[in-house]
Amino acid sequence: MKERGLLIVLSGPSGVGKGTVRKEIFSQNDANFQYSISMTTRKPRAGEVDGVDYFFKSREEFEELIKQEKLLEWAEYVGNYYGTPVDYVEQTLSEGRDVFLEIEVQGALQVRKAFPEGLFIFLAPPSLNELKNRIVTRGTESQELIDNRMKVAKEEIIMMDAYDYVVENDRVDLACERINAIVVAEHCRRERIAPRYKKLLEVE
Ligand SMILES: Nc1ncnc2c1ncn2[C@@H]1O[C@H](COP(=O)(O)OP(=O)(O)OP(=O)(O)O)[C@@H](O)[C@H]1O
Ligand SMILES: Nc1nc2c(ncn2[C@@H]2O[C@H](COP(=O)(O)O)[C@@H](O)[C@H]2O)c(=O)[nH]1
Repeated sequence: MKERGLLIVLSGPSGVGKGTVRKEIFSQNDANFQYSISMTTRKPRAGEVDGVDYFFKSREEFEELIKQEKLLEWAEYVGNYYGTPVDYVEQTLSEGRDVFLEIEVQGALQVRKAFPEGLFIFLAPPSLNELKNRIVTRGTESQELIDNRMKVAKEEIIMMDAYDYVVENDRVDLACERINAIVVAEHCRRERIAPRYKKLLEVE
C-alpha cells in the first residue's frame, strides 16, 4: 500500500504574504506538493480566475456543501465563507502526494483535529505595522475591510502557539527557504525518505 502524503497547512493573518510565499514555493518546487484550491463566497478580485485562485460559490451553494459534508473545514471570515474540499485532499493524500493548504486560523484549528499528523506552519509578519502596510499596499480591500482584517489578525497572532512552526515572512525568499527546509526535515523525521535507503543494505 502506498504511504500517505503529508498534509501541509500554511496559515497566518491576512496580508502576511501566504499567497505570495505559496506561489513562490510552487514555482521553485516543480509541483512536489499539490495545492488544494479552496471554495469561497467572496467575490473574485481583479485577475482572479474561478478554479485557479478559488472555486467561487454563492452562499446557498456553500451552505449546501457544508450540509453534504463536502468540506474538510470551513470558516466564516470577515463576512464570507471559505472552505477546503475534502475529496481532493483525501484522494491526493491517499495517492501518496503532499497537499498544501493555505487557510486562515479557525480552519487550521479544525484541520488540526481531523489530521493531528499534519504539518502546521504559521507565517508571521515582522510587525503589525508592516502587516497593515502590506494589506494597504495590495490595494484589494476597502478601509472598512482592512480594519476588520487587522482586528482578526490580532486574534489570529495569539494562536501561533498552536502551530508546529512559526516562520517569519520578513523576505519572501527567506520565508520560502525556511518552509522548504521544514518540509524536508519533516519528511525525514517521519521516515518517509529513510526506508528508501534501506535498499542500500540489500546485498546481491
Ligand atoms: N516578505 C514580503 N515583504 C514585503 N511585501 C510582501 C512580502 N510578502 C508578501 N508581500 C506583499 O504583501 C501583500 C499581501 O501578500 P499576500 O496577498 O500574499 O498575503 P496573504 O497572506 O495571502 O493575504 P490574504 O490572507 O488576505 O489572502 C502583497 O502585496 C505582497 O506582494
Ligand atoms: N478556513 C479557510 N480559510 C481560507 C481558505 N481559503 C483561503 N482562506 C483564508 O481566508 C482568508 C481571506 O482570504 P482572501 O483571499 O479573501 O484574502 C485568508 O487568510 C486565506 O488564507 C479555506 O479553504 N479555508
